[in-house]
Amino acid sequence: MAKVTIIGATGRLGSFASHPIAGIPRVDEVLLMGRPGRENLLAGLAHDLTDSCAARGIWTEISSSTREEDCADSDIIVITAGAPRHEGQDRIDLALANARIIRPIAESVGRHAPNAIVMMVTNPVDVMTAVALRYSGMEPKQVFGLGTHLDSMRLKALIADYFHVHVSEVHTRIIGEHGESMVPLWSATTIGGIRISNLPAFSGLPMDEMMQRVKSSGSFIIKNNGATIYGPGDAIATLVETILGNENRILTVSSYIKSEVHNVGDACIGVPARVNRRGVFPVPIRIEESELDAFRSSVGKIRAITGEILEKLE
Ligand SMILES: NC(=O)c1ccc[n+]([C@@H]2O[C@H](COP(=O)([O-])OP(=O)(O)OC[C@H]3O[C@@H](n4cnc5c(N)ncnc54)[C@H](O)[C@@H]3O)[C@@H](O)[C@H]2O)c1
Ligand SMILES: O=C(O)C[C@H](O)C(=O)O
Repeated sequence: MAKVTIIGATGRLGSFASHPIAGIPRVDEVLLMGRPGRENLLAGLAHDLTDSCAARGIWTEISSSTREEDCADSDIIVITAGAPRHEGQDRIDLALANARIIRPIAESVGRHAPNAIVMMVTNPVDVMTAVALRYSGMEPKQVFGLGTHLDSMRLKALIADYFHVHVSEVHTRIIGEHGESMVPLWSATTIGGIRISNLPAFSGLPMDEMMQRVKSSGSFIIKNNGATIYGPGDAIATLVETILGNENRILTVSSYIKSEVHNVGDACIGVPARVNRRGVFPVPIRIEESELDAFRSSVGKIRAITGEILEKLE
């Protein structure tokens, strides 16, 4: 059984994510953490979530705290603390302000829960994953970000709709930045195990429109509904379940790569990784030349921004 801590639990995403996480059978304890001064908010949330567990007929212990040391003994720590973007902003615009929030959180997690697996969600997620890795002092396999997993799921749904097939028949992947420079791997996209380029409807596939839709999903939802909650919340829960179930699924998360993709690396970026109870393990892959050029440029962008941010934090 496992303890999952959510840091940033009073926020819109943190509070929603706690709901599916509390329902995962291998989770027996959920700790909702927030900043000092938020005790009442956290207590109210914990009470409500306890009621929800009762209504679902499950027994998960829900607690709340503003004391950093209480994250000790966590198996997984999900970090959603930090500012979200507003209409018109790019995720990268949040980098320095959120890095200043993530640094002390990462230091504290490294001190109190050095054996946990840390899932970074705060944006810009690739840069924040690098900040958490640096300041927690933990190993790369222990610290990863939600990365392009959500983008990959968004694309998967669009492809399933276009080909009129069940979403579980579609395998696709977006790698690179969780942001403008993300790279769809059309060469690795299959339906029922068949490469989509071998299917008759492929010739009409509106790839550019689909990618535009994926890239603008976050801003569309924020503009119309204030925040993205259900998509990322359930994506977070899927990852928690994958880790605790030691499932070895290949999911596209932000992990530190040295040179696993055609010798491109030295950044935390969205890549296919094997996810299990010990953490995340990037899978060395070969991709097509045009995809590689785009990935190289995405990695270059994130590496440069990460370098600037880490320098400013020193
Ligand atoms: N990677 C993804 O796919 C993805 C998806 C959705 C949201 N996000 C990101 O998650 C983050 C949270 O989004 P949200 O919609 O829940 O925002 P929110 O404003 O509703 O919540 C932010 C949370 O951060 C906490 N916080 C703010 N400043 C803090 C500080 N200085 N120290 C400690 N905690 C602090 C707040 O108390 C609150 O709990 C944002 O950065 C957002 O961009 C990422
Ligand atoms: O778009 C955002 O700012 C939130 C998140 O990264 C998302 O893609 O839903």
